Amino acid sequence: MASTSAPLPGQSGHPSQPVAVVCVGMAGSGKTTFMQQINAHLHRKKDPPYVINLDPAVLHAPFESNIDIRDSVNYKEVMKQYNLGPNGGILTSLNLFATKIDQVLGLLEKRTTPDPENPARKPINHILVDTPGQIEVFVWSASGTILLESLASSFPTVIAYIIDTPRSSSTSTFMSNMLYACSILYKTKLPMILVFNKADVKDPSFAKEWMTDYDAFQTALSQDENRNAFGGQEGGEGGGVGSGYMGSLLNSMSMVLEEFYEHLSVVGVSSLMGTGIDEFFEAVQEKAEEFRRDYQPELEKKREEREESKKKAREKELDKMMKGMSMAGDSSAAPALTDIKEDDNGLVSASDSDDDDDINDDEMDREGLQARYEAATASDSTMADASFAKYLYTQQK
Ligand SMILES: Nc1nc2c(ncn2[C@@H]2O[C@H](COP(=O)(O)OP(=O)(O)OP(=O)(O)O)[C@@H](O)[C@H]2O)c(=O)[nH]1
Repeated sequence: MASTSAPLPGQSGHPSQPVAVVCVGMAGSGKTTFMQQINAHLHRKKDPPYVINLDPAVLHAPFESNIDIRDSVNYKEVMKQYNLGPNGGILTSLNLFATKIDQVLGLLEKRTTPDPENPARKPINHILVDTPGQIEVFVWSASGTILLESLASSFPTVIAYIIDTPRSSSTSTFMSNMLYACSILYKTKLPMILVFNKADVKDPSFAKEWMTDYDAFQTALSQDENRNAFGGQEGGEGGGVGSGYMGSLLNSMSMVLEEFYEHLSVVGVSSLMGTGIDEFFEAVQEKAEEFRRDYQPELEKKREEREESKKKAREKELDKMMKGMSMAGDSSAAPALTDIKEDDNGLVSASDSDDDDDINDDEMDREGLQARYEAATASDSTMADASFAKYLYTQQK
């Protein structure tokens, strides 16, 4: 771990590259309180962050957001117009917002680079993102993926998974939380910090021990089994200690998750008291380095692969045209080829070819997604666009 005098995240060897911290956690885990605490911490360090709220249903946010989804999408109106329940309303609001991601990235890029016209304005080093408590709506939705991938393609991005420590003190609730974290890690493919919150109520050292010492978890598991913490009446021979199924499942899971634990940073904080925040930012710095070292090359590789696929698709189309022309044996093909080259876009986007391959399918999928988003926002575009334009205007002032 770095010392407390270490440079702030985003400054270590990369003075102009900020770090995006996306806070994810179950409802009531203390996400919003945590966001408020880290926001205040950075303000105290005279390094104010750029704050984005992606929770359209939050009634009261105790911190000011630079970009707030509620300014561009009216969650209640979305529920009414589309006849949706609360989760559907959040999902549709995120979908509407995701159509504006380019504008959001434009603003972020502007605020993270020095402004020649206003040299006194310091570029920001941290982007803090608050997300809805309905984790699955954000992490497992197409719009959540678009928002996260877009962010990660522009800035080192770290997930902070907030855990309610007092509610994770039994081996079964702890394991449920770890499995959830594991699924988020594999879905987002971004470096993750486990933030054990509410350390003022329950010291999270037990969790750190369970993650590093297999025997310690086994001992706790036996204790939970002995006091029938898993419930279940079917354990005849066990005399009321359950069937043993839960114990053996948790035992197996703890072995499986050993490797997963190695990829995580773990910090204990109290968002209420403000303890552990320095340690959290040290972990952010570590994970940002990890992002640059391990994730960024992978992202760039994928981007290059996509570009290469597109190039191959174009070449294939061109090759087909050339073959078609030479088979026709028409000596006037050369001037026609010049015409085709000039009309390059039309040629590349020809979609009614007989042997469309996976690459073209990919492109069409993307276009289809775009079209679906446009269709989804069409009836609401006036409201969303007008409001978004208003907040973009206030942001740029
Ligand atoms: N004791 C203690 N309470 C905390 C801490 N952090 C948050 N809380 C309390 O936990 C409750 C939930 O906190 P929030 O910050 O609203 O949680 P959230 O995850 O944003 O909840 P949603 O908005 O429903 O997603 C509140 O009553 C907070 O005061 C902490 O570190 N210690």
